[in-house]
Amino acid sequence: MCTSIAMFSESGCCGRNLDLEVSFGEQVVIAPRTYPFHFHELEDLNDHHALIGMANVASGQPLYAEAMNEHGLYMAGLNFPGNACYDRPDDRARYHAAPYELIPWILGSCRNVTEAKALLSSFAPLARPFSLTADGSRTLPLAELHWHICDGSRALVLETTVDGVCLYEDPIGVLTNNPPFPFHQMNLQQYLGLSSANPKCRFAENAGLRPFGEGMGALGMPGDASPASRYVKAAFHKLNSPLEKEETAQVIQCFHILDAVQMVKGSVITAQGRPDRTIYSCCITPCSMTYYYKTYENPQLHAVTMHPEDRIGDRLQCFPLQTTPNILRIH
Ligand SMILES: C[C@H](CCC(=O)NCCS(=O)(=O)O)[C@H]1CC[C@H]2[C@@H]3[C@H](O)C[C@@H]4C[C@H](O)CC[C@]4(C)[C@H]3C[C@H](O)[C@]12C
Repeated sequence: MCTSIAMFSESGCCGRNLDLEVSFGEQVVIAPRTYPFHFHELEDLNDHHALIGMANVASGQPLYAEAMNEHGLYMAGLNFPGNACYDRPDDRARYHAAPYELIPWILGSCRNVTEAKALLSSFAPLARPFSLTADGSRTLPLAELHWHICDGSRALVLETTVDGVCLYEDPIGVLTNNPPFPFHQMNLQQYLGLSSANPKCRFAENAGLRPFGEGMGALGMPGDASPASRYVKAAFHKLNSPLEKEETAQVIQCFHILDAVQMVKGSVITAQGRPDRTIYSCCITPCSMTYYYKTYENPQLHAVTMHPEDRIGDRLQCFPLQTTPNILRIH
């Protein structure tokens, strides 16, 4: 499972948990402006916005799970099994892109959510897997995903289902997994009563009922790892979160929200009998263009900055994850 959040503000940041049983060969990858992105049906992007994110590099090409571009536009793919549908051709659509092409295409071309929405309004998905060989004899599986697209002030959710391409405004700034996004928006309305404040008894004023501990205003908030529950918990924490002015404080706050919905090894066993876990959490900041991450094995924060000079050129820069535990021993 995965959870993605967007903290809306000029100095805000975006982040996600990537929950999976195995690593997918991920590393932090910078694609500079003239790194060529080739697509099945879209025009090549030979000069585009630079991006930084987590990717598997296959046959020399970065396949991003999430990334941010140099203008602070962020996009993340999250599992959407059974609902993602890519084989609904649409003759009216101007742009056709495979799922793995969406992040480089949108982040390479757009500066903000408004521009992304304009492109995606004439988009239809292509059910084409990534090919590991020139003749297409070996391919990666088509990942069944939906996407969170965010900038400092606004977020969208993109889903391609049997109903076609659905582009939703996301005023909450949170995305998890199944079911489709309208369910999560409706489900959240069942939790109107949750509050970060010390609660008052609303049904029997004279009965002398009082809270006996902190946090009782949010009693009833779901705490399990299912997508709908993570959505509610992440939304509650995010919407109650103060916006910090200073980047480090903001990043640490973002990681705390992600921690609240992280998956602890052993607590979720997949249908295949394997333990699911948050293999990494990340937070990307538009101000300093820094990709912060921690992994399940090494919860120390690491940072990779895309400096102005890193945006120029045509070569990928790859930064393997630091997964060895690093404990600061003080005695
Ligand atoms: C498995 C990841 C999503 C994690 C998630 O949402 N889990 C939720 C589980 S559940 O629904 O709640 O059960 C997704 C997110 C991005 C995906 C990757 C990116 O799409 C990039 C490529 C795309 C290729 O087609 C497949 C490999 C791949 C490298 C993908 C592997 C995998 O499907 C990733 C890593």
